[in-house]
Amino acid sequence: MLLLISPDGVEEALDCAKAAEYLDIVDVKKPDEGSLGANFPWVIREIRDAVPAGKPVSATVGDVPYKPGTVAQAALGAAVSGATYIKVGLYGCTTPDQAIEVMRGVVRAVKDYRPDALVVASGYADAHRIGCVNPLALPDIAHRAGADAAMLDTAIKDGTRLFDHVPPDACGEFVRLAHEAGLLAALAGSVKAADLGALTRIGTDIVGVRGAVCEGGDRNAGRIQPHLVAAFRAEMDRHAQEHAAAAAS
Ligand SMILES: O=C[C@H](O)COP(=O)(O)O
Repeated sequence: MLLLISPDGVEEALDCAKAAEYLDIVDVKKPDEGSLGANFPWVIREIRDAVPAGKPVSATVGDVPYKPGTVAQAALGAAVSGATYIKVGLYGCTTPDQAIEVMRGVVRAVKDYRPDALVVASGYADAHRIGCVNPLALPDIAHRAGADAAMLDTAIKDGTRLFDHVPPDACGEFVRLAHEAGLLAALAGSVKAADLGALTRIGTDIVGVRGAVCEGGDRNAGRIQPHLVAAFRAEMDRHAQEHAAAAAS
């Protein structure tokens, strides 16, 4: 399982760089603009320059509206700025057809510019609270649009977590559907170390985290702490080893 960490700007990205050996992907977002809030192109560029070259930079395009042209253009902006994972939060899409239309535009815009970039279609575990597409529809949406990964996060960061809205077995079904479609499965949403056993067991490819590696567990007031990133990675490794040992026995 890969560890994706979301700093909110250049300063926190420098802290991520200090913990680079413990993480896999640095994810640029602007939390004060929403769960998948988009940051400025120059921030993506600065963060790309600040983290080791071997670590991919991801960027969120935002909690986007159903405006395929606008979103495609924004996604290209993230790719031009140096991100190689382009994440789109399908906030304003109320049907799978709308979501597929948005994601097809993103895939074309990004891959025409950079064929090796990975496009991530993200839905929300708490979709029922905001009226967007069902979380379990994401793998099919991502697949039909030609994206590389299906993801879930939570839209409303009020302390409720991924598993409060999509229990582990349903997340397992999400992962199974993604894998069946040849996609990576990414899960996030106030994930804590205690969730890592279940996330490992169901075969999650990427876990996205912010709050759990901020001081006090506070994604807004707290700052990302390199030692918390290291501790989170240690827990991931422990679960991976236990899971491998159980599978081998
Ligand atoms: O993509 C990952 C998100 O930023 C997760 O943030 P969170 O762990 O604070 O919910």
